Amino acid sequence: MSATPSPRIGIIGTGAIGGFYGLMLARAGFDVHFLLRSEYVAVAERGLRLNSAVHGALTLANVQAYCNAADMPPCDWLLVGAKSTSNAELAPLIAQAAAPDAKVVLLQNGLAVEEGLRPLLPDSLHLLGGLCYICVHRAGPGIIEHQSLGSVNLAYHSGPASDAEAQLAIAEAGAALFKEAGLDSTAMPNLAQARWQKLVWNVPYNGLSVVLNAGTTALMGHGETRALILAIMKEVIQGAVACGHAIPEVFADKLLANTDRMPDYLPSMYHDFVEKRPLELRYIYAEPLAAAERAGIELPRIRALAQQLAFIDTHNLG
Ligand SMILES: NC(=O)C1=CN([C@@H]2O[C@H](COP(=O)(O)OP(=O)(O)OC[C@H]3O[C@@H](n4cnc5c(N)ncnc54)[C@H](OP(=O)(O)O)[C@@H]3O)[C@@H](O)[C@H]2O)C=CC1
Ligand SMILES: CC(C)(CO)C(=O)C(=O)O
Repeated sequence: MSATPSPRIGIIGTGAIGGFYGLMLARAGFDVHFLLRSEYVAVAERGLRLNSAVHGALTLANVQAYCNAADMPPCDWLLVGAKSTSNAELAPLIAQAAAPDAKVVLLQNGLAVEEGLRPLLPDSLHLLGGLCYICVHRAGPGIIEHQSLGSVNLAYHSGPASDAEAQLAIAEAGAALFKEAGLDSTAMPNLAQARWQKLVWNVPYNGLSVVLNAGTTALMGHGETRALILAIMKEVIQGAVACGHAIPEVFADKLLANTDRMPDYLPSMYHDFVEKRPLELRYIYAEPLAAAERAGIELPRIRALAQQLAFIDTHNLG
């Protein structure tokens, strides 16, 4: 009996998230191929370096690095680690790097990211969402700082697997890859539910870190801002519930307590603001607001935050 061949994994966008998960999978023995853009030369020459508060200092010396997706071998799993703002331009690259029945996993924050990308991908590809619970950022070309956490939850969105059992089996196969790399990973039955749940954290902290120019410790240490964070979290929960995804109100208190235990953290949107990159406003703000509106409710605090972020985004881009 022949052993099942190890799947080939492609990383589309090797930044903080793509670099972290790709490096961990490669160190676990998987055949991982990394698509890069601005950091291609640095990574091809010097490899990827991870400074992790959890796993220590790790290096991946001989990185299978590419600056052109057409040069990548056909990959069975494609992990998309680029920002959701570039998904339209990534679609043809994903199709180029994909094996015929590849599983494409969007490791991105927000709601309905898969709905945005799906029409741009071949029907033969499976599409999944991956919710990363982790604090990582880039500290230089090919250098990733990992402050805490690291789990990733996967759920099936669309593609050739039509029944719920087959879809869950694919999400479980994806979770098994991460587990083999020593990371917590769970297959979830409902992607929209999982995405709303993650937004309870990202909607307040990502946006407020930019508007108030502050990390989590300062935000949490200011009484009125802490109350605002809680109120925004509760609005996200109201939106989720209106859309049919039950999240208990105490979930917000639990997230506040978890954030108190985290090291001071600047969300990825803050780094985009500082680096003058487009902010992920469509999927973290506009899509949840639109979904809530369709379900008949208005979320005024989130709307006001999104309006301020839209102003900042417009003036921040060169
Ligand atoms: N950082 C975190 O802790 C967390 C992030 N997330 C989510 O994960 C996603 C990724 O975030 P993060 O890793 O922080 O982002 P980064 O900015 O660190 O990484 C994005 C990477 O994608 C690359 N990229 C973009 N477009 C292309 C392209 N056309 N071809 C090749 N590479 C490309 C960028 O390259 P270049 O340098 O050239 O721009 C960069 O290396 C986001 O949706 C974010 O919300 C979720 C949970 C936690
Ligand atoms: C901070 C954290 C861990 C919240 O879940 C995160 O995953 C993010 O920044 O998106």
